[in-house]
Amino acid sequence: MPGDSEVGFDGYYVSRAHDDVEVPQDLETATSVTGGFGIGLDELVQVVGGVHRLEALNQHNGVGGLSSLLKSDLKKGIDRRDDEILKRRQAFGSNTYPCKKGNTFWSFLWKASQFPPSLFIIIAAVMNYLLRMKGKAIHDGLYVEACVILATALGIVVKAITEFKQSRQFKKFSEEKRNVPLDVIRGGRRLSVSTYDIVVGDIVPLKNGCQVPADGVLCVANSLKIDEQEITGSHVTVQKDLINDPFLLSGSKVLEGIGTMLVTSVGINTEWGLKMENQHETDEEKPFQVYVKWLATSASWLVVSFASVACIVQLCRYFYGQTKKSDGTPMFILGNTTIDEATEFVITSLSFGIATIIVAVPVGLSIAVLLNLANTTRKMMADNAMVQRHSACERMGSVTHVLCHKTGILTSNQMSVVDVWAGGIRMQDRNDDSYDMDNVSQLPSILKELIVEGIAHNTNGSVVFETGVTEPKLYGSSTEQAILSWGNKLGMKFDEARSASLPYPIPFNPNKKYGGVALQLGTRAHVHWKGSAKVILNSCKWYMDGANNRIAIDEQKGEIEGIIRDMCMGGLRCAALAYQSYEQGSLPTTEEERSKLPQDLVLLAIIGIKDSVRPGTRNAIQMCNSGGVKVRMVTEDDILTAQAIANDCGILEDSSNTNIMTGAQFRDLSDHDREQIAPKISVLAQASPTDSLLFVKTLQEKGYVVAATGMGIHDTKTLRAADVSLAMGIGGTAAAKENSDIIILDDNFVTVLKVIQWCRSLYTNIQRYVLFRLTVSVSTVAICVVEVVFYDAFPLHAVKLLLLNLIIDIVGALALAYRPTARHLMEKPPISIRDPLITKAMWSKLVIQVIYVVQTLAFLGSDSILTLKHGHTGDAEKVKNTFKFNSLVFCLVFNEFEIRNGDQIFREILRDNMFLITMMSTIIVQIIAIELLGIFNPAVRLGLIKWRTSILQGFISQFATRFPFEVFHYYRN
Ligand SMILES: Nc1ncnc2c1ncn2[C@@H]1O[C@H](COP(=O)(O)OP(=O)(O)OP(=O)(O)O)[C@@H](O)[C@H]1O
Ligand SMILES: [Ca+2]
Repeated sequence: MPGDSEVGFDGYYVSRAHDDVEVPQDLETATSVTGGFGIGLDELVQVVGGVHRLEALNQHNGVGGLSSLLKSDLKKGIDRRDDEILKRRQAFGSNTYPCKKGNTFWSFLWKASQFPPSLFIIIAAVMNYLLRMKGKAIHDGLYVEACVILATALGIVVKAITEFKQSRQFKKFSEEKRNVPLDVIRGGRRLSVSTYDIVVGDIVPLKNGCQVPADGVLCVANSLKIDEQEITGSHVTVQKDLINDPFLLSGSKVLEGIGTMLVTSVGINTEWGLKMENQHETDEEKPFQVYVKWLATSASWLVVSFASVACIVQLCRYFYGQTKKSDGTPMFILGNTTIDEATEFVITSLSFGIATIIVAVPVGLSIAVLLNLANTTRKMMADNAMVQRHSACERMGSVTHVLCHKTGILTSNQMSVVDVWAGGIRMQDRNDDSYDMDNVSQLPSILKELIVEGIAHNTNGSVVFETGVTEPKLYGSSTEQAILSWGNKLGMKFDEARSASLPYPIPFNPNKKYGGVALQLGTRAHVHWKGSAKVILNSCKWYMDGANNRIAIDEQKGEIEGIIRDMCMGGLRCAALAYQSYEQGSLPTTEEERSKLPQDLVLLAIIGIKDSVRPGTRNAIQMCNSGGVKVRMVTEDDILTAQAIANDCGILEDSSNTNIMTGAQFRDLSDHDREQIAPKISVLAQASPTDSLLFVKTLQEKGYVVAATGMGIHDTKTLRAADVSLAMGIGGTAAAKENSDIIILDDNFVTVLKVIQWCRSLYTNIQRYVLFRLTVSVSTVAICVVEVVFYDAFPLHAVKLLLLNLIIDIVGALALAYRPTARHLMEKPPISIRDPLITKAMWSKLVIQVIYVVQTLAFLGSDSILTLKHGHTGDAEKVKNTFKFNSLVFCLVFNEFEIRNGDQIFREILRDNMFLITMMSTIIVQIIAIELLGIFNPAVRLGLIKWRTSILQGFISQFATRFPFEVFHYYRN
């Protein structure tokens, strides 16, 4: 029975028996209900109630009976492929896990409302309202404070919604991440199902690096080492076997060896499920958030203190009689001025201070950062990159080195055998060659039989012929599939070929790069080996020639090595098959002896497996190079293969091998030499996970920012050490994914490039918004202070005007957040990690812009510009203030253009719809507000000339901030 040997029921054993303990009640029930199959397994499990109960049962005798019971049930199950059975098994629950409890919307709202700048504004608005109640000094409509509060509240809600949505999206991502396809055995057939669809009673093969998908009990185990840290918290690796510790917990990881488990409980009924149910999501610190929060809060305090100083100065002046009416007499004369008049002035002054605070406090900062981040992660998801830790986005923009595995990232992971040497014959997949791969008849019969025997048994993959389909379905790793597919070409009938009983397998050891299997063939036994060609060849004493003779390898060894070299230089992964025959009873007995490669093997074949470079990789690597990001290949594969692939994808520009090294060479260098050499190495081949860890650390010590990719369970240390860790979504193990910041869902290097681009653009977007918002704040405060101190006026007196600024605030955030990535971002070196978010250049831009705005507005205040013939009379003051305000708005709008534009070409702005829309709407709102609605003051209309002047002032401001920089750059170059 094929399924039988596959899952290895012969080794099936659940627990030991203790004679001295009584049979528990429910076990008796279990045994009694177990008539035929169908009821058997299901009810049994129900009675047993998951691993915990099984464990308890394990302590009792009679459990030996359980094992044989299960065994016979399962055997019967192989014959009965009932949907009924599946349905009943499904009744035990689905394998979906409750995620960590997410925070509710209200908790996000509560958190968002505690943002100090928002509080400042709300307090200011309330105070303004109270002042209004007190006196009639503020004649503006009542809706002003309401609007300010509403807008601020809206900001808080937007922030809470964004964070809430992000947390929900993150939960969805985590669920998707767990949803990996898995091979299981159900009803005797091998199926590929999602982890979520596993049911109680499924048999799940476990291999190196995979995550245990549900709670269960071992049926077969071979040097199985498990990491249960996630569940028990202990760092100790546990050795699982059938006798002492056959229980597996969902969520633990297979570190080594192979095994097969029977699922006993799923989803919420598992240990892991219970644990998750009681856990709360932890808040992750978002990138830039800390800095921006600090910035916004300190800016707010500064604004408040400046506004207070301005108020105090104004009040002092007033009470000392320095403030004059338009006719030149002091406004305040002690004894003459009524209390009402004085209060009115005080209230106006205070409300001016409050207005300044409302404009200048940068509430929008943290909202903008959040929107940017949410938007970027969404776009990245669409580009197949799933961000797990947001803080990585901040570092990714600064990455200088990307350490990249070869197989599956740079290459397509679509493997096929294209070159074979066997029995002195070389067969290649070249059309012009008579020794074609398809021409299998050239192989001598005995050799072919041995090869087929080796391929069929010595694999953890399988070939399944489904009814009605001619092409068989292949399971296993890509390498295994390629070899199995070649076996099919040789005429291997997988199920038939696997007839021999297998005394023991030797699981493939990725570090030693070989694995094997022993098979009993009547009185003789064969041990088949398979592994990296060099390793296997070194242990071969013989080879099979073209006439089925076993010949000493000595003279041939050099030639075979030449063939391996030739294959490797062609970029092929090179594997070898070998075997050894044993007399009856002479098989090694201890595990240690078994797993050691004997030194007198018979070489059967050398296999060259092609795995070509993914299309687009070369281009992406070139773009990384131009962006100052160096791509380094770190691979476990042969140095020659690595070199060929590196040449193919453009990591090695010329074929000189000065910057290529093996892991061992790198390891053996002195610390000093290693530091000198590390930045120059392009390819590190034959590198173990510890070598790549060393590589990452050495680069980091030199001050580089390193991103590393990871697949296997052994890559986790490297991933943790790297500044940004990238796990592969398809080829990656659960352990690698859990320890990564970003998951590359399609395993494609092109996606890595996209991630870099997105993160760089995120950084510049945030930089730009911060610059814009600070310019608004500082300009407003500066104008207020200057006007009060030099002109003794209330320039931005009307709170209504300030309301508009709040709109600019939000609009500005939108305008700068929703931007497409720009190609030019990859033409610049990475952002230095030591640079502050606001660079010196930005500070100077800010100062220049503020000086420009202040002097412009002061200049606009002069009577000649306003064409006032008789000094300030009637509405003149109001016209002047509206005019100034209008000019300020246009300066800011153009400033936003300038900031958005940065060093980009104007053409790109025209493609940025969001930006154009927001900018246009700001201008339109401004026109409507002033001219049509006249909400600021019905009497105040600016007229064409003043509008033109305002716009011109704004337009000039672009050049004003730009010009000094152009000059600076001109002289520097
Ligand atoms: N299943 C296998 N059977 C036989 N040989 C294998 C198998 N897997 C790997 N090898 C051998 O080990 C070599 C290295 O493979 P390995 O998977 O360790 O590195 P890689 O995947 O090519 O590199 P990377 O570290 O970039 O992923 C292969 O060229 C092959 O000779
Ligand atoms: Ca690998």
